[in-house]
Amino acid sequence: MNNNAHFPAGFIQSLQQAPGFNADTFTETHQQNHAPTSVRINPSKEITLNNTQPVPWCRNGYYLQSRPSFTFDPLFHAGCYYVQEASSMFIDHIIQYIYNKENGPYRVLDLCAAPGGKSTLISSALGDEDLLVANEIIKTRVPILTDNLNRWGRSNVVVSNNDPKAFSRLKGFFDIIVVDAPCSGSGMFRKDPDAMNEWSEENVTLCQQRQERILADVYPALAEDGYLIYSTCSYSYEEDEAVLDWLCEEFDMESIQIPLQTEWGIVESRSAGHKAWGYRFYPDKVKGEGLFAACLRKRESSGEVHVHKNKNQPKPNYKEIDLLKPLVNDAAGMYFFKLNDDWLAINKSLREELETLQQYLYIKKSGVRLGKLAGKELIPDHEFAQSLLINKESFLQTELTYDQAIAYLRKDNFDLDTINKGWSLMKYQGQVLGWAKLLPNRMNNYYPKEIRIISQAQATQPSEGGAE
Ligand SMILES: C[S@@+](CC[C@H](N)C(=O)[O-])C[C@H]1O[C@@H](n2cnc3c(N)ncnc32)[C@H](O)[C@@H]1O
Repeated sequence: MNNNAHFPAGFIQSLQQAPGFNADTFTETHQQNHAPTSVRINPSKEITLNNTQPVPWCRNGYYLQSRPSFTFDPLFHAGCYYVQEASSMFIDHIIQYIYNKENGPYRVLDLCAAPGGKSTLISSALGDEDLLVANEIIKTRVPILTDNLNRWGRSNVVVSNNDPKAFSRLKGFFDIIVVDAPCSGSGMFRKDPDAMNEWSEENVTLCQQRQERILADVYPALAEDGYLIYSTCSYSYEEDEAVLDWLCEEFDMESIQIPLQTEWGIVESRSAGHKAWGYRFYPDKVKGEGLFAACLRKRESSGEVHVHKNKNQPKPNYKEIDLLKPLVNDAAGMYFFKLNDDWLAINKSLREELETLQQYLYIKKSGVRLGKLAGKELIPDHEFAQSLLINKESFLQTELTYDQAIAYLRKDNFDLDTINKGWSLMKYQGQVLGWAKLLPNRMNNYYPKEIRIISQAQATQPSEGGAE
């Protein structure tokens, strides 16, 4: 693609004072254009990848030797891995650091969450008693976030569609808040040279103002002693260390130093005013794209929201719940509830949290949608098929060949050599893709049309081991 990195006017000069920046090696790396491909595997859906190298700062991150067509890998659609740029996976290292220091359970908010890279990462780190709220302000970006979290399969996840301001009413609710802020995007210049057209010094200033506004809006929702993880994919000091100084000036926050290994190549920086620690990723120094990340701790209280049960909930229909229980793993630990005609389930310990969130936020996903009951039969939801809640043994299961799996993911109906009748989980290499209703020798495909493969390109099977 880009043999000659033509950076926007003023860009290189604007970074001369950025900690650890080296204009020559930085420019050279952009000219060479060797952006590595990396994926993070889902530890709950066991797959093994061949010929990979671990991403050193992330438990489940791996570099691939080449970039396959992920669209035509059924294991990608099954939520076995997420394609994520390696530097972004550093959030896992920060979360691990916090988890090693503090006892859970944790309530975590990922405020700027779509398409869900950090949310799926955080979701893998959660224990069963923890809660993740993944929020996205832009309505049209919520479906991709929800789809990615559905594929990932954890049940202790809520997705909301709110402006950061809405969270200011949830005083002291969250133990960890991740703000992966919208930014001027220079960290993506190597992978996406078109992003250079958007860059200007004025835009950096506008981004900085927006970042501060977002942080001020969400700050009250952080508990006393809670952690704020702030990240951008911008190299600009104004959007990075300057924002840390602003946070320390405006609020009672303490900067946290995160232990690093020198060979990772990450630059540890200090802000000019409050000497807050930041972590800079330059593609000429690390195997990854541009990223800035920092961790701060709140040292004051903004009050506490009253967490309580919704007394207006209708009495549960225990007969219906009894029909659902055999279909669900760890049913005794689940709270079953109805939204319109749909049955949903979330970990019992999170019921009050969910009911509190429902009072303040516009919720788009709460736990796992199981489906509708028609008499004694469950009309199952796609979300349930891919969730870890599903008790697979209580359903028919059909293992597909590669070509059948691709046809299924295209939402084609095809002939099946079967005498079975009823709802079946459609699987590829043991991993669930979704539902079909089996009829003798054929099937009705229930894969959701919104997420079907629409590319008409010829599918090529990735070599054994999935993503490789
Ligand atoms: C850097 S992206 C997030 C990427 C995501 N965390 C991930 O890892 O996949 C920033 C997100 O912030 C959202 N956003 C844009 N303006 C915002 C605002 N004013 N307040 C909150 N979020 C905003 C964007 O829609 C986008 O989804």
